[in-house]
Parts: sequence; structure tokens; C-alpha cells
Amino acid sequence: MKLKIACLQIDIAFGNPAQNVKNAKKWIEKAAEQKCDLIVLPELWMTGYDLGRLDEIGDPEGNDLAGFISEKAKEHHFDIIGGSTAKETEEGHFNTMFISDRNGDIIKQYSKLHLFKLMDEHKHLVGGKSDGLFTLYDEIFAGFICYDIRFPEWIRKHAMEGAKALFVSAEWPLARAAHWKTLLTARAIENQCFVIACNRCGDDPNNKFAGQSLIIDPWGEIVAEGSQEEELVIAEIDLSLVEKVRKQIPIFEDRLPEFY
Ligand SMILES: O=C(O)CCC(=O)C(=O)O
Repeated sequence: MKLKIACLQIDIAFGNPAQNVKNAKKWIEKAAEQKCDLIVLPELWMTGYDLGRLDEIGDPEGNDLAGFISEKAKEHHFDIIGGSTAKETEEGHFNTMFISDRNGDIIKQYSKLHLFKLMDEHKHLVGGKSDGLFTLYDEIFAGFICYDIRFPEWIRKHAMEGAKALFVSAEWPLARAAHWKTLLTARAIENQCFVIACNRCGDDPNNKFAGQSLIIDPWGEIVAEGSQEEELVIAEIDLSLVEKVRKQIPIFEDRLPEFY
């Protein structure tokens, strides 16, 4: 199966959901003109990292993000990996990814498992408790958020459970752009699956962000790479490549977990 995918590599206005929704609408229109099958948004794109103001600008139960992507998916007939939102619950705020299919049904919520202390997430957010697996086009995929990509065991668990493509939403700083590219390429090669990673660009009061969104195939080849500016990062991927690579070098069969 072939899929045309667009990462919406956008800038994010710090703590200004209204402006960010307006900008996202503009980029979603551009993706619709490109006739994409699926689009991906970055992490916390409605609020940015204005974590100190989440009581004011957080997203009650994630309904703002869920409602927005559901409406846009139906309008444009594409599936949406909606990036993440600061989902406000009785337990606190989660950093939660929402996924809508093209009928507007929310088919998955995944809350970031690994909180990133360097950006104070542990002081303002609650870590998730469940996996990122979901199904679209009768294929198994998985969603992750930013820092999660530093945990190969977490990603491997999803590949072992059948994920053929890993979708990553991020606000990854420019200072560690080399890690971003290396980690994502390694996750693609070691799990022999596609990696589609959408990062924000621009800056906030504390960080400059890398952009450089990536679409990587199961052989580790980069098929599309963003600049450091706002843009759509687009590629057509062919999911049958996953089986081909896994046949050529059968690492899942050759694993020796009794030694690990
Ligand atoms: O791991 C990193 O270097 C960046 C992670 C990050 O920015 C995040 O999880 O928000």
C-alpha cells in the first residue's frame, strides 16, 4: 500500500492557542491541495511549552484538539496524526496525541510516556500509562512523542507487536538536532520500519527548535527532510518495503532474547 504523507512543520506561538489554530488551518489547507492521504502535526502545537499557564490554556479532556482534527479530517478526507495537546484531566495534564481517521472518528489517544525533565515536564505534566499502537488501512502503526525516541526498548515493543510505521510528534531543540536525526534513523534501521517524524520550527523564550522533520524508510534511507523553516515535508511511502527489508535481513527471527 502506498501513502502520501505530509508533516506539517510549523512554528508555534508561545501560549497562544487561537493563533496556533489559525496557522494550523492554513497549513492543513496547503496539505489538502497536495492531495495527501495522511498528515502529521507536532507536539503541543496549540500551547507550545508554556507549561506554567496550563491551568489557563490547557485543553479540557483534549476536546479542543480532538474536535479540531476530527472536523479537518472529514473536510479534507485524510487521516490525521494530530500531534499532541496538554489534555487537562482530574489527575493533571497529560501530553496526549490524538489520531483521527478520515471519517472524523478519534481512533487513538496516546499520552507521552517519558517526561522530559530538561524542559520541566515532570513539574507540570503526568506521564502516560499505555502504548501507542493503532490501526489504519488494516495496518498496525504506532505513535510516540519527542523524548520517547530515546527509549529503544519502548519503540521495539511496538515493532514486536506489528508496527510497520512509527509516527513521532516533537518539539525537538536545534541544540540536539544531530541526536534527532541519528536516533530516528537508528529506530528505523533497527526496527525495519518507516519513521515519520514531525518537528516544530521557530523558537520560544527558552529554546530554538530544529525543524528538520524526517521521513525515513525501513532501510534507513531518508526520503524527505525538512529545513529549519515552516513547510510541508512530503513523501510517498510504500508499506510493502517493510516486508522486503525484514525478509532480506530477518532480525526479528534472529533475535536471541534468552541472552538479553
Ligand atoms: O530528548 C531531547 O533531547 C529532546 C526531548 C524534548 O524536547 C521533548 O521531549 O520535548
